[in-house]
Amino acid sequence: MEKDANNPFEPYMETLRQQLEDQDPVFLIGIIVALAVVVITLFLKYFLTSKTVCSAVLLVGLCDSGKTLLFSRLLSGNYKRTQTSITDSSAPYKAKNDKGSTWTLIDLPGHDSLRPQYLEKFKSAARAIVFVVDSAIFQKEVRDVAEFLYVLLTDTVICRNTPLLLVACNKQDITMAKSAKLIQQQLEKELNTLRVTRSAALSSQDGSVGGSLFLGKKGKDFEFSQLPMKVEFVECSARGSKGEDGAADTESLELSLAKL
Ligand SMILES: Nc1nc2c(ncn2[C@@H]2O[C@H](COP(=O)(O)OP(=O)(O)OP(=O)(O)O)[C@@H](O)[C@H]2O)c(=O)[nH]1
Repeated sequence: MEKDANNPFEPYMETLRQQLEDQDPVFLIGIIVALAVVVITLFLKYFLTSKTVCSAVLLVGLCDSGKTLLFSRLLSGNYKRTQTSITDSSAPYKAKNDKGSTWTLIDLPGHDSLRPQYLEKFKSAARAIVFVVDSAIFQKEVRDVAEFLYVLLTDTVICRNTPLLLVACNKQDITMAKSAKLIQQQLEKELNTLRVTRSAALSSQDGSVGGSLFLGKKGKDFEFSQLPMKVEFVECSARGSKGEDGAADTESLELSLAKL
């Protein structure tokens, strides 16, 4: 091979060539096999993680918002006396559509000390997140509700998988309950405020720090329509207008789940 006198790397290339020629062929084969293993491992890791099937419908929300009663109503239609959940419950849920799609419905504990670990466990499997809100005491809880939503909406895994976000404005049987429209407007306002205080911490170039992203569009007031995932607000009542003996009012929620 002709040597290029102008190439500054030529002396190094020559040394490398020499060293490779001096090596035992078995050693070289070893290096090639090791490289192949690394490439195949990386390929399989990418292939398997990108093919994760999201088949879970998560019921999340603050304590006492009605997740467990909704869980029972969606699965069997039955009214059930509930207690504070300290662990997750899951069961197959058959959507009310012609395809007969079946999803795994998972009820997550609402207590703030348990929330993060359960969210971490199930978030990557979520096809839909049903965020249950107690519409009767929403005014009192708006800040806590917004803080929980903020965590979900700025999560890198959730924003990458873009599950449907269904905000279920529950307990509509109570006279004082706020409408889905009002809850949406107030949450947009509260999330806008929260974003200002939280985003001061964001520093890296892609706008992410510690696994969370910037909420919505920079320079614009926050609206749910700016999010990468589809968001729907529905009104429901897990209790129903006739209480323990009657049926729940969950049609709009089930209609949205049927479109998944
Ligand atoms: N009036 C009324 N009460 C409801 C409704 N849904 C749930 N509840 C009541 O609200 C209380 C809390 O309901 P749960 O289903 O246990 O709430 P949760 O969100 O699972 O609570 P945690 O397990 O603590 O996270 C219970 O007394 C329910 O009967 C509803 O639509 N209307």
